[in-house]
Amino acid sequence: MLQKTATRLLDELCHLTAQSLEPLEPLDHFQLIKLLGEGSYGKVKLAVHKKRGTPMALKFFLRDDTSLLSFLREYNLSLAFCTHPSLTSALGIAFSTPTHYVFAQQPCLYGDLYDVIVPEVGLEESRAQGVASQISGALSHLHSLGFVHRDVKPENIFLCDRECHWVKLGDFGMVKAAGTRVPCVWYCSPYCTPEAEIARKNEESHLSHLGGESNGNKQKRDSGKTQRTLVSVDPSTDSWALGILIYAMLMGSLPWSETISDNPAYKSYLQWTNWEDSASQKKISDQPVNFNQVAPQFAAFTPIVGQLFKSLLHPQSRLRGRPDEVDRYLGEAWLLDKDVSG
Ligand SMILES: Nc1ncnc2c1ncn2[C@@H]1O[C@H](COP(=O)(O)OP(=O)(O)OP(=O)(O)O)[C@@H](O)[C@H]1O
Repeated sequence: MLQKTATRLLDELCHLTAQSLEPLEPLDHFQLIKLLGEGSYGKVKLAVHKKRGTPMALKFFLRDDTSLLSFLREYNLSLAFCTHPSLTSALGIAFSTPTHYVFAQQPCLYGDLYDVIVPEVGLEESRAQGVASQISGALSHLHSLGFVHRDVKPENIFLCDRECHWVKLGDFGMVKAAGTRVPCVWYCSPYCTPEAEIARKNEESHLSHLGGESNGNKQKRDSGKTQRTLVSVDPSTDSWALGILIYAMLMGSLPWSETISDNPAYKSYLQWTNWEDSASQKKISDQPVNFNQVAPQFAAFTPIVGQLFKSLLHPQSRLRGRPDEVDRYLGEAWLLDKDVSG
């Protein structure tokens, strides 16, 4: 109920703000201090409001590459629903220029998590637990309102201090309401879920089936729109990404290069967990397997955090744990031979 209300309210806010988005010359109102970062849609600049002295991050979206609706959705989501301390919230300032749509957000001045995870080392364990706890809270907040972030990764976690005591999840460009049907997106990364691979395989076999048909049918198909497999947006996507994120923070590396059934490292993980390969729905190996043998890339972890990984990284989305499951594991040792204060 709350979830439906939130997504309806977001639509309503988009309609209302579409009518009140005014043109403004940024330099008349803001002093631009420096570039904070760049994304695929445009730039983010640190600015200070000239009259009030308030610092803010101004997000400039190139109008050529951004629809007004997607800009307004990101702005209103950040403004009205990102009230959790570990979500970047907007400041109620949005305007347009001849080339850009712009909105203001609370600024995070210390870069992103990607830059502080030391390759092959990771973060100090207590810091990793602190970040995991905050991001789990941020995701649970979004999920309680019926939204799914869909792009959790270190590059989208911004730092409010150098030590990562306070972090914020940002970049709401991929956020969708749970249950929305969207075209399947598969990308070569461990952050991509096993169900995305299944959807991709189905799409490929559908296309090859069409490729094998008679010329007449092929022409009919070519004259129509390309059919994409639609998948339902589900909060379990964020649980999976949170599991990979926790691994990356603790190890400074990734557990496998891509979540596909024939990736050896992913296969060894499935063997350790004694799960079926969800892509083929078969046991992953006909060879006898020692199921107690920890997958090599998980050997540095305590059995307790092993349980957390098995839950968040469950290959079947409906059996995957929720992000708030992290809470039960906080304060326990996650790495062998190290304690949390480490
Ligand atoms: N509120 C903020 N405070 C400080 N820096 C920010 C803020 N929002 C964004 N940035 C910086 O700007 C960069 C781009 O922002 P963002 O991730 O929102 O863009 P994007 O185009 O959606 O990214 P991508 O192309 O990776 O999906 C970020 O990586 C970050 O460095």
